[in-house]
Amino acid sequence: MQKKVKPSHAQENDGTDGALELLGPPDVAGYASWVMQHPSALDMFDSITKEAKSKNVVVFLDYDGTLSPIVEDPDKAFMSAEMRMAVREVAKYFPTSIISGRSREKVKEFVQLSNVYYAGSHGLDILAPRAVKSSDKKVNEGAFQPAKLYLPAIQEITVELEDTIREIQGARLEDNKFCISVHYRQVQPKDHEVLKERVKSLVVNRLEFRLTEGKMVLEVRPSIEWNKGDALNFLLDTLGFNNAKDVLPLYIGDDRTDEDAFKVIAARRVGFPIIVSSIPKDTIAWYSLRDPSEVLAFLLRLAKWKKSETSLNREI
Ligand SMILES: O=P(O)(O)OC[C@H]1O[C@H](O[C@H]2O[C@H](CO)[C@@H](O)[C@H](O)[C@H]2O)[C@H](O)[C@@H](O)[C@@H]1O
Repeated sequence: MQKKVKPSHAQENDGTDGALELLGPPDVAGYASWVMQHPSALDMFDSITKEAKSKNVVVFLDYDGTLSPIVEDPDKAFMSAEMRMAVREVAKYFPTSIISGRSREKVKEFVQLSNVYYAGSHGLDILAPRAVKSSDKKVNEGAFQPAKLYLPAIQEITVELEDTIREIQGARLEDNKFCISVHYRQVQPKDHEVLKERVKSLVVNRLEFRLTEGKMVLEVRPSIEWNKGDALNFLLDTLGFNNAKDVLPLYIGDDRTDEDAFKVIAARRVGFPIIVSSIPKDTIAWYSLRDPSEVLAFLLRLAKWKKSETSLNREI
């Protein structure tokens, strides 16, 4: 599907911080009209596959809120066995990468699949596919880590962040290697602003860092120009697809940092940027899925479609 790129309001706060998603449709006002702007990828499945026929679909998946449901405890955001099987199936037929805000090691531990590529820390840590053509030799020598020089500074700011949030009950840090998440899902609502203010004032004084916001989480990351969209381009490139005309990147994600990847696909004007949301929200994505259970249904259908296409082609 070719679409006009609409202005992104992706960084605006939707005011829900993910909390309202628990309500789910049809209780959420405005969902029906929002979904007309961002049609369900399940309803659009036939037109998606019609476009994908005889093209190279390359799949990119976010982790939290996409492959696993949002839960209180970030250490318990497990992926279901069904979802794992679906991703494994998809990866049999399409090059598949998972691009997460988590550390690469952590997301691999959750996903436990060997036929997908992993990018952690919002794309700041990519284990590039082996045996791919690339002009840059370094790419094939191990992980691509453009913020490696920041590691000592990240250790320093982690200590400062620990100090800053110590007295705020329920606040917790998560070490995502090249970024640090400050979680406040388990903090009393009355303390949310205090926490945000403290973290913001600490980061504002450190030019090496910038702050992004996710679902009840602040993400402290190196202030280099690199995001999930760059990671998508990098992976397309190392997989040998970036200059190919018949490539359709498909990206499924639920959070604000995923908007950077949607933006890259929107700029290419071909592909499938799919937002996971059960509430209306500002997004540049063209399609939607309500929640991880719909992601599961979509992935299973995608793999099944490609399998039947492949066997049909063999018979001809
Ligand atoms: O890019 P992602 O893979 O979506 O990572 C974004 C953040 O995801 C995780 O936090 C979110 O999920 C948690 C578990 O469901 C939830 O408790 C938290 O409130 C959400 O923000 C992860 O723990 C963070 O480090 C990532 O930044």
